[in-house]
Amino acid sequence: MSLAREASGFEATARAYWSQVHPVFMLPPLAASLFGAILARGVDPGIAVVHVLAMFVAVYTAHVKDGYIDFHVRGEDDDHPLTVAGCRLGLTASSALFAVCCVLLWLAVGPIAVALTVPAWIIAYFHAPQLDMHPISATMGYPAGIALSILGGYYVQATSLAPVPIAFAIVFLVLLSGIKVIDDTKDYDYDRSIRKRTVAVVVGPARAYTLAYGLMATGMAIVVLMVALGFFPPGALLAIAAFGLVAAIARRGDATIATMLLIRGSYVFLAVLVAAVWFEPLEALLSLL
Ligand SMILES: CC(C)=CCC/C(C)=C/CC/C(C)=C/COP(=O)(O)OP(=O)(O)O
Repeated sequence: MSLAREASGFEATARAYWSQVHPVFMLPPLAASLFGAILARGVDPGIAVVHVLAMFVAVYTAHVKDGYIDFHVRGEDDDHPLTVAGCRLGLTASSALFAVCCVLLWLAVGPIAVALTVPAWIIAYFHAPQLDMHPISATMGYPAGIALSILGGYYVQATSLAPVPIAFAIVFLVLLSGIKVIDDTKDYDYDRSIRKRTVAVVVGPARAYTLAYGLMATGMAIVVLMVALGFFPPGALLAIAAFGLVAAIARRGDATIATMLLIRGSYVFLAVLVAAVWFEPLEALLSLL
């Protein structure tokens, strides 16, 4: 039974499975889980690793299933490195590993930790062919996974939830939904030709752009509100400044350049938020005055 389409043998098979690791999409959920842990303070490294691994295999599951459906079932993609059997084995292995992580989280933390972790796999597994058929679930699936990574990463450390991680989860849900709308605008012609109902296909590229930047601005407004209410550290405003600068430049580019810039801008946004929560730089500065 061949698992890789191009060639057989251990090395070719390993390369085919490795090709389903997409760092641009897989690093953010891992960073989001760790961000949740940082928000909880007092990090247990073992539990953090189990939750990060669960998020990694959830996104891996999504990519293998999406590739399988798009190439082997729908015939939309030109190529895919895994055979049908290879996809099924990959899905079984990644889902089994996810289940092991859930058992460990149940034993180490409890059932609520699992209840906050399992939806990530559900969103991932059912992304294709179910959730990617509707503009809202196609847009919000990945951002919802990131939001769950923050909440789960926090919960497994703190064994409770609090307004701060919930607010950060909402900020990333809204912000990343905006970026995904721009990302889908880039594939407007192709998606329309295969009747894929992304937001851009449903409302048209111009309105999709307006909606996308509106969502990003809403995400930033929530951060300002949370700083004003004293829930987020004032340094979070620096994250808005950094992302706002990137978004302003992205607005001038086409959808491909804008997506590339905005994804990187969201990394910078997260990095500055981590620094703001961890070091509280503005508080340190103000205390010197
Ligand atoms: C933990 C976590 C973050 C979970 C979320 C998992 C999730 C829903 C990932 C989606 C990844 C994926 C296959 C994107 C392709 O989207 P597409 O259908 O727009 O792209 P396509 O045109 O290549 O099929």
